[in-house]
Amino acid sequence: MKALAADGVPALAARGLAADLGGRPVLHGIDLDLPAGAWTAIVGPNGAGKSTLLRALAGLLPHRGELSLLGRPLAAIHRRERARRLAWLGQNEAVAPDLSVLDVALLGRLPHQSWLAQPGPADHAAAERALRATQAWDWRDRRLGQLSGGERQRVLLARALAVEADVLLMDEPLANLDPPHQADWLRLVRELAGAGRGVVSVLHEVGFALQADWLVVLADGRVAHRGACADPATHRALEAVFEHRIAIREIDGWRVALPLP
Ligand SMILES: Nc1ncnc2c1ncn2[C@@H]1O[C@H](COP(=O)(O)OP(=O)(O)OP(=O)(O)O)[C@@H](O)[C@H]1O
Repeated sequence: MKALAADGVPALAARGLAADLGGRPVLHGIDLDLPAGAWTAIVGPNGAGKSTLLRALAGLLPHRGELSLLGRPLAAIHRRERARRLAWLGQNEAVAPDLSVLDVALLGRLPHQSWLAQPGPADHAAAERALRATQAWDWRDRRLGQLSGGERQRVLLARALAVEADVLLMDEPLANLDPPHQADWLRLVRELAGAGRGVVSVLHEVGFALQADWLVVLADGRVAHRGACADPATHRALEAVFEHRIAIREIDGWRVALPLP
């Protein structure tokens, strides 16, 4: 498969993106460029439309407006190619509990295999790399349904990594992860971005989101701010969208979000 995005071409771009849920408009005219080779975090209050935006960006939701993936209209990219180029980790994904951990990771390889073909050595190697990256390889023969919430999340993350896509979208990837595995996830996304991938994650953990390269602040289905995580203007926008109930500070070189009583 052809390599990553050419210089300057965003991993994903939206122009006038709008979407409805249950007959009600939820996203309103969103214009956004999400760069390749960088990690973008999407944050905002409950109900702001973060998950809806991510699903729309992945082409998983009927929408209005234009979307492009690596500079090409998303709608013009064949479903299988799209599934190879764009990997997805959703919230509370339903996956058959009887599947083994290895088989779940191998699901990430389906877009690379021809119809009804068995996974080949390259697929097994990619699944193993992904399971090792999330420290889930030792459970490869266990059933998904026998794992704890955090263990399951690491296996589903491995499935998304196994795609080895140019663009990775993750909704609440830190759900159920303990602090060491949250830190591992942080290292992983930085490695992916460093390798030229476009990583986009919806996060409730504002402190983690502030470690990203770029932040998109969403409110009422609109982009309230998009800026570098290091930029004080981004911090002010974040404090405002959370009604000044958080304060962004820098402690020992880390940006943190302090909850204010
Ligand atoms: N199936 C649905 N039918 C109608 N409205 C929906 C549906 N799913 C979500 N909504 C509404 O759409 C809006 C955006 O929901 P969304 O899940 O995208 O928000 P979010 O920012 O991800 O929220 P949270 O931080 O609580 O996870 C909310 O007002 C929600 O109530």
